[in-house]
Amino acid sequence: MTVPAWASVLIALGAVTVVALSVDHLYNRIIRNPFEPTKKHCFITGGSTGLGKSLAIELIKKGANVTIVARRQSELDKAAQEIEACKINKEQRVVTISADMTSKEDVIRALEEAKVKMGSVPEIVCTCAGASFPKYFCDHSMDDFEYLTKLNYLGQAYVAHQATILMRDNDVKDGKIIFVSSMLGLLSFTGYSAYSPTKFAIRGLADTLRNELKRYNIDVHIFFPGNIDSPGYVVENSTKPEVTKTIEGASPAMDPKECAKALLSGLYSGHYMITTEFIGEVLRCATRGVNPSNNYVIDFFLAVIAQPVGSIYALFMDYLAKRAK
Ligand SMILES: NC(=O)C1=CN([C@@H]2O[C@H](COP(=O)(O)OP(=O)(O)OC[C@H]3O[C@@H](n4cnc5c(N)ncnc54)[C@H](OP(=O)(O)O)[C@@H]3O)[C@@H](O)[C@H]2O)C=CC1
Ligand SMILES: CCCCCCCCCCCCCCCC(=O)[C@@H](N)CO
Repeated sequence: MTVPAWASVLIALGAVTVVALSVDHLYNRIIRNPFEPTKKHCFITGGSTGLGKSLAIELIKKGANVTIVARRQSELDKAAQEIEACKINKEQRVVTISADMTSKEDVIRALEEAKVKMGSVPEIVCTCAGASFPKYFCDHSMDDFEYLTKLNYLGQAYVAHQATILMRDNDVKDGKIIFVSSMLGLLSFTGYSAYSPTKFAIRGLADTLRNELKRYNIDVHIFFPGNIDSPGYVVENSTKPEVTKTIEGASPAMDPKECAKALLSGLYSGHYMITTEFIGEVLRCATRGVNPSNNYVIDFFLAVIAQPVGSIYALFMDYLAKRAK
């Protein structure tokens, strides 16, 4: 029996896909350190509201010990109560630390205080503290650029730096550092001139450390969520130009709990770049650069799809921007 040419091509493509998927799966299995937060010390900046608080709750449900950091002690206390209520055993600990992530001294103190209060060095660090107030470029003050760079970029860089030193000096066996960027660290448009560059900067730092921190067996991850229905989102919407809202309409605001779950699911899968939704996945694949794929075959096809879709979306954004009041 002779097999028609088109069937041979299909069979060959299918075989290549199966082999590629299997190799990808096996490679991931062998190469990656598992994510296992039970009994670990998780240190979360911006842990009193929004995504940070939801992440703390999801981690405590997995049996972790959690330190949350933010400026306002009143919000930290409220969050700590909520987090405590989700403990799965009574040995678990919740620690709060009031500190400002834009201050180097506060960052150093926060990590030292976490070590002393919890009795162990942070092993899983998530740098979630951040803010956004979108405006037209000319409506921003120069101070806005400085403040957002200090909080959204330096605030995460300082914490990662100090945490790495602590993990290295205390022989932490399989540390994790999780940076929080945004879909606006993968693309940008009207309204985000002060915010988006800080989230792109985080990507530059995370890409560097993903590679460099292998020498300490520390795994680095970066999270690119779309809109999150958090207290911060309410604040940002009060200054956000209408055109910005229209362009980002493609990403409906997600519940912080669902967002935290998406992050955890990516961490359990060992993914470096983690997103929350399909558009985020397409953007990730379009801009992955020289980083590991999450799934070689799917990532390849999404990267191809991203080309025409991206060009069309750019036309749409430019059409709106030109008419913006
Ligand atoms: N909301 C969204 O649509 C999106 C958000 N993101 C990113 O996710 C992260 C969380 O956002 P979201 O859930 O909206 O956050 P929220 O605005 O709800 O919460 C921000 C948290 O950070 C703390 N914080 C703010 N400034 C500082 C500071 N200087 N030092 C220490 N802590 C600080 C706040 O507490 P306090 O004020 O008491 O210090 C609070 O705990 C941010 O990095 C944000 O950029 C990414 C994509 C979308
Ligand atoms: C490959 C081509 C695909 C094109 C689709 C583009 C869709 C755009 C959606 C943008 C969503 C922006 C979320 C902002 C989140 C954030 O960080 C802010 N809330 C903070 O202020």
